[in-house]
Amino acid sequence: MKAVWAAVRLAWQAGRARLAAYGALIAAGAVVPPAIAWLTKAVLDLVAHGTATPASIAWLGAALAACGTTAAVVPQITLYLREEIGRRIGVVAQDRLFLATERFVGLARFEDPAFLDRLRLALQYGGGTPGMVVMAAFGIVRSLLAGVGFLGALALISPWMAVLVAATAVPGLAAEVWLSRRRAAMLIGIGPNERREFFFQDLLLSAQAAKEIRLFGLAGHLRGLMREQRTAADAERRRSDRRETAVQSVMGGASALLAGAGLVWALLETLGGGRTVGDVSLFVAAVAGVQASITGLVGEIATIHQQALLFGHYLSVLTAPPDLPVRPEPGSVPGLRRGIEFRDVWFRYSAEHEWALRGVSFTIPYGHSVGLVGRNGAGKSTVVKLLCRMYDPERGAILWDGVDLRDVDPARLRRRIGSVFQDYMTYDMSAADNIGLGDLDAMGDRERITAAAVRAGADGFVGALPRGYDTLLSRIFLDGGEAGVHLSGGQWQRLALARAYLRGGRDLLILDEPSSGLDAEAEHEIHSGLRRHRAGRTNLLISHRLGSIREADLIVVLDEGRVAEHGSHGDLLRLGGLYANLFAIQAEGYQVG
Ligand SMILES: Nc1ncnc2c1ncn2[C@@H]1O[C@H](COP(=O)(O)OP(=O)(O)OP(=O)(O)O)[C@@H](O)[C@H]1O
Repeated sequence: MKAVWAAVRLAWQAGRARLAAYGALIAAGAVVPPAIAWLTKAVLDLVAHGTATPASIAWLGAALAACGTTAAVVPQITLYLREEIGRRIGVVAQDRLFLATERFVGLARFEDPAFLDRLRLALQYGGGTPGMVVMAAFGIVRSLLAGVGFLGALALISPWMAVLVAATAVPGLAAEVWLSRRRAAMLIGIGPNERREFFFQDLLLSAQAAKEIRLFGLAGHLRGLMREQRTAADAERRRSDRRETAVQSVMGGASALLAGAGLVWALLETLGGGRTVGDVSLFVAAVAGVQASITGLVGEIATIHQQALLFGHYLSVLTAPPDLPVRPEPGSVPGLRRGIEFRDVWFRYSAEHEWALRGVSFTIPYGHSVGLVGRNGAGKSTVVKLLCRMYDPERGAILWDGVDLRDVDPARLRRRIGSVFQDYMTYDMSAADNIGLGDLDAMGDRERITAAAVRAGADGFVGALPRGYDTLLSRIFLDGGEAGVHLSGGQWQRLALARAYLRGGRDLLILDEPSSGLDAEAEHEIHSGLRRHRAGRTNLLISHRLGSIREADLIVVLDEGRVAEHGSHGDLLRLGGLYANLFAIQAEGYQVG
């Protein structure tokens, strides 16, 4: 019931006037069929008894014509209103869902398969279910009104037949509610299969995957996997359809038998002189009307039941607790003056995962540059995610000028940070937007965008694009009827760097592999630019190219989630440990031959 009320509230908030008009039309449409049945009986009785006058026939005919016109027009308008109400509810529901996902300020929810399944159900059914619940509720009103009208007529002719037909509603309702529960469970159950199917669909059609898929000849294999998911989901759908067909056939057959027996009885009564032709006509219409109303009523209740079960998933996303505890009145994030300290930080992505960081302690002093190095999987990117408070440490603390990051608002913290992630984004938008997204306040400021591009070495190639900074960088959208431009890996990386530079004088600059896609010349150019830019600024630089780290004030070497060594480049070489070893291997690689 909670889900039903929430759905009705949502529909009401999405458009009261239309909903009220829809309700009025439904009521009008519901009383018309019993009225037609009564009027038909009256006409037939007048004619059969020979008491009809031109005036009475004209009035009854006019009333029948008015009812017929209403019956013909009302469904068209209700259909339009139904679609319109559905669209408006869809917009509100989608907006609320995405607003709710913005409350998840960290990353954990987006890496939780169970939550992603729920999110997909919420997306799939959240927009449609409130409309369906409300329409079904109106449908119940319509069926009740029409049913009561017909039942009244039937009761006048044969009370026992009225009771008998009404009684068939009970097993019908029980069967439909049972079926709807099974149907909802089936739809929820096939959610993971559908999500996998969508994944393979996207993969097979994505420009990014197209190269590998063709080179490795994966298309047939992936198509097979996609089909497997569809087949598994279809098997469940089929089982559900068969169950419904069997149950509904039995219920439908029983109703038809009952109606047929009633008709035989009414005809025999007429032969015996106990009934008029009008009675028989009303009887036939009333039995059919009551049965149709009961079928409608039962179907609508079952729909509400099923949709409410699905809408529950939408509600559960809307009401899910935050992924990171944010205090009701979080502390402000002071401008950095002393530095950032990792104090005995332990972190794992979930209780099922291994520890990614095991008691990491180091300091990024204010105004200094710190290099973070280590083998693949050592925990470097995890450090970055914790620094941006995408997750909280499980044990230990990260202190920003002594303030625990758990006590601050992540949004305010992130406003103080500029960063280039290892897996930076490429947006299918214009070059200017790709840079401007780094700081929404500068989105329309072409001067600041150009300055950031110049600093990242992107101004040259962006200026040479067909529409300069306004060129759409996309292979999937058209730019004013023409194909967009796609950049090279290194060019995209420069744009990502420009995005970070646009954030300007932030307190902390994090660069996770900022030059991995760049050619040697560009890398040199970028790093000397970076050195100039980061001079006197606090920054954390992560790179496997140790040559670009060597000038950092402090180098922290991570190994299997622990700080293995730290010191300056010279200190670490003298220590002769992991860093010296990695550096020697790289240096040797450059000298061979
Ligand atoms: N989202 C995640 N969920 C679960 N485990 C993760 C996740 N991201 C990383 N890990 C694990 O955490 C450990 C540290 O990963 P991290 O990405 O921090 O390493 P890294 O030092 O940045 O590696 P690389 O040099 O390859 O970028 C690895 O064992 C990795 O498998």
